[in-house]
Amino acid sequence: MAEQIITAKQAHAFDTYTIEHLGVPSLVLMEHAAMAVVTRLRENPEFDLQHTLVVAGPGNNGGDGIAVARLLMLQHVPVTIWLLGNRAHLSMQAAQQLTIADNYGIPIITETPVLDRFSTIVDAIFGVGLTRPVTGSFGDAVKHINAANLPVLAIDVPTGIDTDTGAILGIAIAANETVTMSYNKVGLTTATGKEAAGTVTVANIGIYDPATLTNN
Ligand SMILES: NC(=O)C1=CN([C@@H]2O[C@H](COP(=O)(O)OP(=O)(O)OC[C@H]3O[C@@H](n4cnc5c(N)ncnc54)[C@H](O)[C@@H]3O)[C@@H](O)[C@H]2O)[C@@H](O)CC1
Ligand SMILES: [K+]
Repeated sequence: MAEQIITAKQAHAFDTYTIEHLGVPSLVLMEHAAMAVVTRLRENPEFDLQHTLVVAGPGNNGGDGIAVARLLMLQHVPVTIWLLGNRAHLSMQAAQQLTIADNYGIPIITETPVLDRFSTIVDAIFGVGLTRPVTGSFGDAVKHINAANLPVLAIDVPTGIDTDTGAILGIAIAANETVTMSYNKVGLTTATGKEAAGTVTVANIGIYDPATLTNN
């Protein structure tokens, strides 16, 4: 069967279906997403895990990234979280992940760091929830990351890439690999999206298109 490639709207609809109808808690999906990312960080030799910087945005993409930081820390892999945006405006799951990370004592910074002390960057700024051009402090962070020339793993969609068209909305992360959740995304198959994404790995984290479930 041909690979199913989906839009942002479908990604949200399938997430909602999996959470509300299949009953898989959102945080469980997030944990699976984070585990898939850690697996690729360890498998892909481009990623040097001497000191990983997870750059987290305010939504669930950021939540995935914060969970990645926790899993790395539990594996004794040095990791720091760079939190972008206002802490008071995090999604519920991102806020929960941040509280847990804080409780584990994972370093969380909010100021722009010097990047030469890091060896790999995880882009968890925006995923399929990107709705407008990346500007302001988010745009500055993307510029700073791209200028560092470090290996980057993007979670779900590289920040700044339109999930549906692959167009760059303002500025986009240039990743070595993108681990995208459950289904490939249309935007990652177009020229600009492909270039920003690097190698695309589809991780099956249990999110389902209801049309593909035969026993339901
Ligand atoms: N539990 C879940 O629902 C799951 C979520 N997942 C992850 O969650 C992501 C989707 O999460 P969200 O829907 O929260 O979306 P995002 O985390 O992509 O971003 C949404 C947030 O960013 C803001 N935003 C959008 N564009 C902006 C811009 N240009 N400048 C400033 N703020 C901007 C929105 O207002 C919203 O607060 C996926 O890409 C995936 O990584 C996956 O882990 C699967 C499970
Ligand atoms: K991302």
